[in-house]
Amino acid sequence: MSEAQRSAQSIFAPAQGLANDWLEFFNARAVQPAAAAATEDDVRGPGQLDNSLHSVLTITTMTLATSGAKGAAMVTLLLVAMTVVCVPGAQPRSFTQTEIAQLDRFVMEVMRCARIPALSLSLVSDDDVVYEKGYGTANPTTRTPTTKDTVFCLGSFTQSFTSVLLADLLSRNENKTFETPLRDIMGSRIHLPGHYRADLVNLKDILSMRTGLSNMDIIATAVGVNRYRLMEQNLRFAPEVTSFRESYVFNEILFSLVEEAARALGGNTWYRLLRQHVFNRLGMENVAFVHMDAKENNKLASPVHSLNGKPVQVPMDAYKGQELVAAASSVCASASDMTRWMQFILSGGKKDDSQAKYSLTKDPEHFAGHLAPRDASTTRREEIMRVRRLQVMRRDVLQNTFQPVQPRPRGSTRLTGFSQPDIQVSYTRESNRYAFVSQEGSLPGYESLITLLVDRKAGVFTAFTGDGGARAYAAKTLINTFALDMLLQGNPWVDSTSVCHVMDTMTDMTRRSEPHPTRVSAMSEPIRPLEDYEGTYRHYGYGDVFIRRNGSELHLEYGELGRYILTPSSRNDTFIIQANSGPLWYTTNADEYRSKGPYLAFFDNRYNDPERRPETVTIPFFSSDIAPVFSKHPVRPVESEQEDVECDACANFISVPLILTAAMSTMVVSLRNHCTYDDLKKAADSILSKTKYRPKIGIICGSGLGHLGELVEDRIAIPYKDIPIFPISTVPGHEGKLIIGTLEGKAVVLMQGRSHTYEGYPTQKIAVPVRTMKLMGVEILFVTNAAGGINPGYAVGDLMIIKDHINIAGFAGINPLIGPNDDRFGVRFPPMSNAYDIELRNLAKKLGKEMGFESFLREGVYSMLVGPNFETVSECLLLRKLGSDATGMSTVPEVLTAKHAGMRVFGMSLITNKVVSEYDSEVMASHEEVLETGKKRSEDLQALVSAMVKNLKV
Ligand SMILES: O=P(O)(O)O[C@H]1O[C@H](CO)[C@@H](O)[C@H]1O
Ligand SMILES: Nc1nc2[nH]cnc2c(=O)[nH]1
Repeated sequence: MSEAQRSAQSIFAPAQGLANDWLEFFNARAVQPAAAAATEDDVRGPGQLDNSLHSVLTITTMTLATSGAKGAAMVTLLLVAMTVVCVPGAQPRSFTQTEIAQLDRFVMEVMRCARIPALSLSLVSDDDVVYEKGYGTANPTTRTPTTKDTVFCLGSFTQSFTSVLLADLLSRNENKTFETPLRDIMGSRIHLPGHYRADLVNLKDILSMRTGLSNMDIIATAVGVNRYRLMEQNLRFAPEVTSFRESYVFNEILFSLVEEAARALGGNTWYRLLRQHVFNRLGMENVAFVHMDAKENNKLASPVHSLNGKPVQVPMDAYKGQELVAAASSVCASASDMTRWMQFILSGGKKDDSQAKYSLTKDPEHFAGHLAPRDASTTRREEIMRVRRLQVMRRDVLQNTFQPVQPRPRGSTRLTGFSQPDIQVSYTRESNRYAFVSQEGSLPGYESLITLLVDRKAGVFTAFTGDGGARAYAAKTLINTFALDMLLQGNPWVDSTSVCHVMDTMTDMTRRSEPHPTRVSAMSEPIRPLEDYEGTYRHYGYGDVFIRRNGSELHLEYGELGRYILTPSSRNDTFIIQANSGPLWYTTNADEYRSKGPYLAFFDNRYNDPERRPETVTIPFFSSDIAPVFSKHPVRPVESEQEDVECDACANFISVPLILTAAMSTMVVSLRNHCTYDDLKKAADSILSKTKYRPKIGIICGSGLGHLGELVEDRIAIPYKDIPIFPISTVPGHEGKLIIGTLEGKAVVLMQGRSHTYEGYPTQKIAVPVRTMKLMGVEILFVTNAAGGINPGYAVGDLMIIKDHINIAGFAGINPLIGPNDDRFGVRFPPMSNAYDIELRNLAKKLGKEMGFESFLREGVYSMLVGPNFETVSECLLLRKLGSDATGMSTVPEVLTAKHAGMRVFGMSLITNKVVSEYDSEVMASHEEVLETGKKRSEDLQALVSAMVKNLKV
């Protein structure tokens, strides 16, 4: 057993129960006879089909985009003369039992040859559901049979849903269209390479994939980039394949921007909006999201693919990187859901249904937008040329698509397509053809395809588990054409006795026509010592890859994708690369991807001189149109640990304690307590007299984060000005209201906004609301704030669980506990080593993980300076040296007061901006930026705090 196989066994622990090979796996468990046998009731007549139909559908050369976690490989399939012959003069009628048996036999034979464990199918005609059925075993462990309600993850299909959502959101918005620049919708900084791109890019450009940028979706899986970092940093280094709006270039990562735009237009997260505006309205009940709730969905078909020839269950971890490309590829649905979707699309987006009323087409122009056309022509090059000439939303294309179309004249080579981004409509070359729309999707372990005969108002959806690649494509295409042909009363050209052979032919042809980057064969010796290749190689868009020598082997590491072993090849400085271990290594090492023959090349591109060390490395197997070139970088950067920083000012510091002592010499000590125990008690009682609730949980909301107060139910709001001892907030983003009510069923008191020392209040005054809460009975205090990211590994939009703080202000004598100690609150010398409750921090981490926040959830040290100015560059560098991950102007006084009074504390910072740590940087911090980031990420912060409150046992 190879090392890879051994790791496969341990990594795929849930798959231990699986049979030894696909055949056994399949025979023993997958296709069980009539797992969900159709009854006469399942089968309805095909409705108003054209009964004079006598069609020959020839799919000739066809370009399709495959996508999903494996990325956007353009695969050209040469499918010769695959002909669907339909019987002339046929009448609409229901399927007979014999026909059902014929279809079932066909599907099961395809499943056997393509090694498909679970498959669902849905066939519609006009408003009729002709056939819905599940085959095989959805979950080999529980042996759950597949049904029409079994859920399959659909990959790229998600883009259609997102487009329809946007069509709907825009149709409700007077001022915005698909052509409004994204910057005017999102109001945020979008950095993209190339002239004008960032200024002009609009929704249409992204949905129809016309930005000309290479897809970098691998970074979502591999290096856990979050949305803010993507927008701020990675995207600006996206390789340019073509100029802006010049052609179609498959790109899923940019859907992250679409998701943000949906949020800006709809005021809620893309997930919620999609459910609310699309799925609920269409009655799509089984929908789940692959990286979020799919794993809890007991209808989910277990994803399976093969590794070293063996079937293995794909762990749900494989999909965690989907967060960033969620709007492009995360939706999972059942055949019964897709029945509704097909009916919706076939009705042109207007449909009245007994169960759901929906009309997304207030303005047809808007609906047209989601169907931004592109050419589905014979070759990608031609396609590119045509797209350049096409109007993105050409009405006639749309009309042709959604109105019955006349057959194309014989010999016409016109293939008209439209895309959102890859729904295709093709008019084929022979006579008596009809237009079809198809869209496919795939993710590791899942495949799906919809084929719609638009002018016949008929459609079929197929989804299954198992390997992707050419064979899966052949399988789904054959099932869909067979089913449609039966639906159209045809006499299918292929049957269950010939289908496996046809599938073999199609697969072989694809393999032969697939471009192979470079054929290289393994060699035993590289041309230079292995040390010459070692190092950190950096691409500012893709991140870092690390190449290390390990004995006689060379290893490459790239984020979560794990470690790869490099084997020297017959070409100088070129290695064959094979995934070997690491969290997600199997996602690039599954059999279906390996057939692509990944290789990797090192260059000293200046001279190709064997004496020189290679300076760059190219990794063509990444799913992009342009293989990224990583350049050698001197140091391996540390993500969460602190780097040693270059700091001009720091160099002059004799020692940190010395400056702090110097600072203390300026301290101003106030010996006065700003409120007596009695004042505070009176305030607490007065507040309690206004509400029936007795909160044990207190929450303080930082700059721009007060919206949490809106989630408090049955609430009263008391302006701080009406609580005489409270300091009044004077800063924008701090409402200045005390809210009392329930959050997730728990009584809470919440401060919508706080006061700061820099507003002119003595720090003891900042302690007043906390002590008042204590006297109201609060035991647990949640403190949130907006903070500047000091840790270079942090990105704007990250949420940082506060692990500890550094009270820089305290070093200068600013501490709310200074003054006479009132023992009724706490002891004179309170310990502060456990300021931030470990159990609460663990709860936040657990819930954050469950909520899919891992990629932007951090834990670190907060430092407080008094402000109100933001830090100088040297101060930032100093704070970094001191071990601070984020800095702000609040929180610490509140935490000290709460801990002194025996409360448990949970603190969280939203990284609203990155501190400026380069002396010649032109970037400047601003409170506007702080508030804007707060607006964007505050929902996630609210969701996490709410979930914590829900889980607390108080
Ligand atoms: O700490 P909060 O109140 O969230 O606010 C932070 O944001 C403000 C600066 O933009 C400062 O008040 C700083 O402390
Ligand atoms: N001190 C400080 N406070 C902040 N609050 C939000 N951002 C910042 C920052 O960069 N520095």
